[in-house]
Amino acid sequence: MPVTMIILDVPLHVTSIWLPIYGNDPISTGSLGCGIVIRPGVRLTIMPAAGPIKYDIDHIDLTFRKLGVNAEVNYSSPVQLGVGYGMSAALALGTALGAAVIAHKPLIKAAQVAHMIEVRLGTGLGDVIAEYYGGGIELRLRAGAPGVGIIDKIPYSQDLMIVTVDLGKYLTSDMLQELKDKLVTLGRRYIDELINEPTYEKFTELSTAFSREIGFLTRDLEGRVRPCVRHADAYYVKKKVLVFLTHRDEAEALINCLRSVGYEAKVFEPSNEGIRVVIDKDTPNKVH
Ligand SMILES: Nc1ncnc2c1ncn2[C@@H]1O[C@H](COP(=O)(O)OP(=O)(O)O)[C@@H](O)[C@H]1O
Ligand SMILES: CC(C)(COP(=O)(O)O)[C@@H](O)C(=O)O
Repeated sequence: MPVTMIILDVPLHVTSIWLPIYGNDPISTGSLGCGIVIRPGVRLTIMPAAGPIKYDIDHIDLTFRKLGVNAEVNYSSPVQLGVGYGMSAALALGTALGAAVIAHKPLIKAAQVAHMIEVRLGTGLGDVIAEYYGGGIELRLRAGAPGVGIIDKIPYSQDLMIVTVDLGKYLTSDMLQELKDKLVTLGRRYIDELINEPTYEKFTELSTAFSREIGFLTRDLEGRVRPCVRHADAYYVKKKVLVFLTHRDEAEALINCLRSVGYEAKVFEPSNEGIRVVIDKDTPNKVH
């Protein structure tokens, strides 16, 4: 099939509990933990190009260089880099899989390249594997890239919706450094408890408690959102993303309530399927 354009829908991923695991190499380095894989995420369109193009985004430039592919990339995303939605991983993963299609290479090998770039740049540990496989609420049981790490799923109700608020930016590399010691003690304890009882109820209870203990969910923040929490099952903070788990019939009331306390919200649904890759072979110039 002649490849003219590849369309990739990469979900985003917001961890709630995590424990960094540094292996002997980047492919087996990653994190244990859990989080929510959500959509809409990053949509990329990728077309083969005659020569190299520089994007000035490391996650894209390094991926093309590593895979030896020249291509034109366009992308759109509901979120910005650096907030905590695993956006850097989504860019690397989408770019890598697009390049693999062009080069006729296995997608899982390209996903491993994306994971290793995230690890080397210090911008993510568990995001690539979560975004590749999806699962909605996912549980990372063995650290590493797709094909090396192991990921499981925690069942959730059909009408689950995720409402988020952006609280600012905080680079992952800084966060991992600053929280290093806390993550080692807290991460292990919380993950063991969840593995012992991998249910939605336990996931929500532990996610909130972890984000309080780690210091992301502050008293001030909890005070501000208190009037709105009756519209949600639970809430937690990861880096600079405030996450509410709610249901279809409560989402609008929650969003309105958040607006009344000064927060503009975003709405997502769980991504059970992970990344979607399709080839558009007939209309290279079509606008998507
Ligand atoms: N406008 C931008 N804002 C924040 N980060 C940016 C921007 N442009 C490029 N970057 C780079 O993107 C990466 C963000 O990574 P990370 O903090 O892991 O973000 P995310 O939470 O989106 O995964 C960093 O390497 C940062 O240098
Ligand atoms: C928490 C983090 C290490 C970084 O996530 P982000 O801020 O989105 O880059 C993630 O990759 C994970 O392992 O769970």
